Amino acid sequence: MSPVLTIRGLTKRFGRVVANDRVDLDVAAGEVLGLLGHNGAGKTTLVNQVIGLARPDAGSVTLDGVDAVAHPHRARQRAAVQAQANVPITGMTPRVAINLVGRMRGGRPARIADRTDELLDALDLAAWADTPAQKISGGIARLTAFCMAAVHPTSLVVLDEPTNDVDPVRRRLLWTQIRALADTGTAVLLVTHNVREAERAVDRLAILDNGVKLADDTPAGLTADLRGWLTIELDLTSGASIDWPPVAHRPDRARSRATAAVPAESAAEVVAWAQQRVADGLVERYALTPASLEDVYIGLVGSAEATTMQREAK
Ligand SMILES: Nc1ncnc2c1ncn2[C@@H]1O[C@H](COP(=O)(O)OP(=O)(O)OP(=O)(O)O)[C@@H](O)[C@H]1O
Repeated sequence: MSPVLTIRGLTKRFGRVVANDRVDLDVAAGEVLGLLGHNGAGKTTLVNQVIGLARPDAGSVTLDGVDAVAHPHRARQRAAVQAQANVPITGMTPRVAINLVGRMRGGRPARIADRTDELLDALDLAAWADTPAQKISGGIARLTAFCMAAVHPTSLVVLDEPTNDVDPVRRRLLWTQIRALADTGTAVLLVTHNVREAERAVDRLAILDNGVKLADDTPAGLTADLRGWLTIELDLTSGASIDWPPVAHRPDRARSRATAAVPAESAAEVVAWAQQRVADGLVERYALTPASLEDVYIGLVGSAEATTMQREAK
């Protein structure tokens, strides 16, 4: 697959903060690349440089053969973006806004009208399609913003947290549409915190932490080292503390949720240990699952709380 987006050595500083530190990244035609990272990891800064809203201090961005740093306007014509904040569409309905963007991007009116209907149906938005924007919910506005990015083919579509505010049923429909978009040959750069959901839709994942790319691989490649491991998740009773069994590795805790990796061959022993904690009133519920991308992510960057503490200590 040919790369649509090629990023090399991308570096961006804001005073003492290095928001992107020599980042290399490729996204090929037909590929969904998930860009993961905690708050402040540098994801939006990277996206802003791809679409020419910020100028790198060093490095290159090539989009569809165009030097995006030297020619941001030409790069922007090749990319559609669903930004983290929705573009206001006050005074319009979702259908009008989606149509308008498609036509502004040079689509034939009949084709754009058909594609608009297709997207509205696929995301179960037909009931809201002709409702004035000021009367639609945040989730419907978010889905409308996705349709505006997907209505007319571009080489690259950037989606920054597209599932925010979207209900669980429509979120599934949205993931299907994101996949379908890539299947038409578009390169999709998907910025998200939601590791669990992204796992179903992405071909590859890049993990950013404090501006540095820590990993870049397929979900299977990222989880390969965890084969033979399970994850135990505990919901602790308020104020409870626990001592993990000796087989537990990489214990992590965020408020009342605690997790650890355990070898698959110790599953029976770990279940018996967890059941005893439930009987003792320390644990409300527990689950033992195959090791996931979320485990890889937490293993690489640590828990959100730990990272926030590191940042605040600087
Ligand atoms: N315009 C700016 N001026 C100063 N610092 C900035 C600016 N934009 C971003 N930063 C800093 O750069 C770092 C990366 O921010 P960025 O918004 O790219 O992170 P992010 O991964 O997109 O976070 P989130 O998931 O919260 O959107 C942060 O430390 C942030 O405070």
